[in-house]
Amino acid sequence: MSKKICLYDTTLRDGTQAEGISLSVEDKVKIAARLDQFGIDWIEGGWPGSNPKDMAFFEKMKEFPLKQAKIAAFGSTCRPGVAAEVDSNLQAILDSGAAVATIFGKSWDLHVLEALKTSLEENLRMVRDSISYLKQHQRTVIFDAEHFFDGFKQNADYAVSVLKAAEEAGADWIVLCDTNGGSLPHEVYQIVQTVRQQIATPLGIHSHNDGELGVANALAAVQAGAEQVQGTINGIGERCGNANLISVVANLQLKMGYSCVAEEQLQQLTKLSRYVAEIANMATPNNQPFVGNSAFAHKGGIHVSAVLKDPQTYEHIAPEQVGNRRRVLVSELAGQSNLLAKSEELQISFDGNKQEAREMIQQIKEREFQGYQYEGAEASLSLLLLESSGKLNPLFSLDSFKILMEKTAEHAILSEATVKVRVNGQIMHTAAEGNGPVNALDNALRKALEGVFPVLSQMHLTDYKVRVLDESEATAAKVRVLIESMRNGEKWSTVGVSTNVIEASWEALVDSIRYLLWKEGCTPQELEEQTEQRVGIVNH
Ligand SMILES: CC(=O)SCCNC(=O)CCNC(=O)[C@H](O)C(C)(C)COP(=O)(O)OP(=O)(O)OC[C@H]1O[C@@H](n2cnc3c(N)ncnc32)[C@H](O)[C@@H]1OP(=O)(O)O
Ligand SMILES: CC(=O)C(=O)O
Repeated sequence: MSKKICLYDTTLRDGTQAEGISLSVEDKVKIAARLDQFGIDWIEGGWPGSNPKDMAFFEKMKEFPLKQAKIAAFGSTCRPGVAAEVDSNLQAILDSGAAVATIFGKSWDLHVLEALKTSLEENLRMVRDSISYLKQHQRTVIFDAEHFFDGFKQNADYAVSVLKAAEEAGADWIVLCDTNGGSLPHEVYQIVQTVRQQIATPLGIHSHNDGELGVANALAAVQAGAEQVQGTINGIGERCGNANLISVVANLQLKMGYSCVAEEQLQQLTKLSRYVAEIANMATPNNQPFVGNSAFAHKGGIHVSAVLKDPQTYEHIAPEQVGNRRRVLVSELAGQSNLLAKSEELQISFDGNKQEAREMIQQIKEREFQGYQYEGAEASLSLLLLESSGKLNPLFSLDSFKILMEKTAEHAILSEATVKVRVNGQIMHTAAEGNGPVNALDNALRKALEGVFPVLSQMHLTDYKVRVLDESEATAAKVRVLIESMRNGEKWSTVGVSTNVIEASWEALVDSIRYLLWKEGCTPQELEEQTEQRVGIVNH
């Protein structure tokens, strides 16, 4: 049986020390429930002595008993010259009601002398008394030896004497912290091994990511004997963040043969990462290992050709093991393999042969040279494939559009668009206002088409991005517009390119509508019936 490594999540405490992250009590409760479901062993809820919100979280958690995880309250040792029994911070930890108390204490002499401005002996007393006091109150005590690795490098005897004080006072776990995040994996490995020979209490690791080694250092510590890893979901935390528990769990379990969570939970890793990112209102990088959108996205033609033969050729694990999925991108770097795989993924029966696929790829490369980008606009790519294989019915076409804008001293700027589109031989002529020219154009186009295609009333635009393609051309530069649309929770993206931003937007808007109509299977025959009825209604 593989050895169990315990997971200690500090997203709700160290994670909220990240710049730009602030979680409400309700957010914290939701994340705690999800971490519990995933199989995290300890969830550090916050610092009760720090602020009312953290205290409220511990109160709230009394109403939401977790299935298996334990909630830990965090704080420091007592202050210099203050007895543990009267220290307000320790009292707040006890008042939180959490069964687990995690306290950090100084283990680097520099910090004792310069930050605490006290003696080395008094610091040992603070560690000893604080832990004994919490143990007297039947708490499980986790001692975080702050700055342990830097302290050990400077004064190993003192750093270890702090751990011994914690052990003698009854700490249940001793966690070695790379607080400044500057240690290297081989240093962490050697130091943890040395400590292992002198301390019997189970060890943990808490590493920061300042040298981009938070995960590597956590893994090195485990190899050297640590049995608990502290970290945060998506690696959020003070400065450059903490060890990313997402990558820690995946590596420990899939690469190193340790056991952290049940296998079926591991398949929830991608969802967990995205859930926490959503609640924390943070954008996760596409290239985030294991769970990122691009973690198993293949772009180069050589890669795709090989992956289709055997995924191991360019994938270190199967994406499904962590709940992610393989994606094939089509771009100027693609070969015919990308195109054939993509058409299969998009469920478009592109029944051309290899030569036709190569010609199609040349067409895509030419359009990318003009400024189009299809890897971010798969709906436009689908339309291109359908069109070139003669499977796309031209359900409507543009006769003309006009846009007027008016700004007066009294009123905000107003945009009005008029469009003439031809649907089944009939001209639909409509006008609509909007809060900007693209919005007005979108409204007018839908007004013209919704009567014939009622499904369009259910779609809306969710994102609009403009990129200037060659800034040196100034106003004559081309722009690329990417539009994201949504219907019933399903999203799709389209692209338009022109030297005129309105024309590029029109192209992307039209594609977004054409894509939905194709998905809905609207055919010219249905269209004929619908337009006849509509003309009937109009003539009545
Ligand atoms: C490594 C880590 O990430 S530890 C966690 C860091 N997280 C936070 O700091 C977030 C929460 N912090 C807070 O809300 C506030 O800083 C509080 C409530 C804890 C303290 O606030 P204040 O009393 O105003 O003190 P302030 O924040 O200015 O300074 C921290 C004090 O703690 C002392 N301190 C630092 N580490 C320890 C320790 N391990 N044990 C005891 N005291 C400590 C410092 O010496 C300093 O004391 P001083 O004011 O006598 O110089
Ligand atoms: C305890 C902690 O957060 C640290 O040492 O980084």
